[in-house]
Amino acid sequence: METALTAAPARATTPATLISVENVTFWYGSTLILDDVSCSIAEGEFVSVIGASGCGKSTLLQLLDGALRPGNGRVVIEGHDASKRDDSRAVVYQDFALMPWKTVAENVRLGLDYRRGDLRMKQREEIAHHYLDRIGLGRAAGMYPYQLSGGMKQRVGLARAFAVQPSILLMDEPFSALDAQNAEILREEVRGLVAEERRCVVFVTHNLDEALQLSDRILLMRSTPGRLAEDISLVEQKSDPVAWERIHYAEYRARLWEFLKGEVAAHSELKERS
Ligand SMILES: Nc1ncnc2c1ncn2[C@@H]1O[C@H](COP(=O)(O)OP(=O)(O)OP(=O)(O)O)[C@@H](O)[C@H]1O
Repeated sequence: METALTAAPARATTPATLISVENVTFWYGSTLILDDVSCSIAEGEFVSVIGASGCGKSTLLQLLDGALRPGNGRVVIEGHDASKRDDSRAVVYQDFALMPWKTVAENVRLGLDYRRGDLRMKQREEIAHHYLDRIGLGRAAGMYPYQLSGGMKQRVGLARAFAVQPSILLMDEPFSALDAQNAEILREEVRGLVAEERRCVVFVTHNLDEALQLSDRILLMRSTPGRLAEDISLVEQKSDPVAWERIHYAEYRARLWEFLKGEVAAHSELKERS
């Protein structure tokens, strides 16, 4: 194919930092939502963000996307301020965000049409079809969103995001609107695609098993205001898959659950007192 289908660059010995969040504070009006959040994420990393509902996970993702700007501090993406719109990031939304009047293929091409005006239409179509085939929707290219199941719609959302071949994929609870089987199947698809193309993923989820299965790292967020409590690397534990499955998975799951339970309890106590 003539088109520029590219994986992210092969990992160097020390992976380059793609995302740098530096002392970020964010307010909605007079309400402090995120307080002094700092972290950095390297190429090829799959990082999940977990925290109680309302702690600011989606807000953080929107800051990474550049859709929101920090009150204080800065978000740097590949050396540039995150507000600079470029091809470095693509977002996968919980509610799919498809254009109902466009076909599946046109929806997948959408990001390319906006961002890759340098490519001829035929090349953009070829890239869109490559990702539709890759994600098992090749035969549905001419269908419209109303004709699709939830699982199929999210396949379109994923194909659209991968099609722009971003260095960073931002995923906001992408499987939470799907039934358990479809969610499991799509998790496997995403895991395969991310590994194949070495994309960096920042993944917001409430699902502890999803986070444990997919992630290299998990960021735990506290609430009111949102701040980072822990940055847990799973790389070493996962390097021994048998020990990971038999021993460490349950240990880490219990640790995450203790944290979340504590957060929810603290949060409801605060609400009762106010
Ligand atoms: N546009 C907005 N204007 C004012 N407040 C907002 C706005 N969007 C979100 N918030 C508030 O900011 C806080 C963080 O919201 P955010 O959606 O980032 O949390 P979250 O952790 O992603 O929540 P959930 O897990 O329920 O999706 C919440 O208290 C929310 O009510």
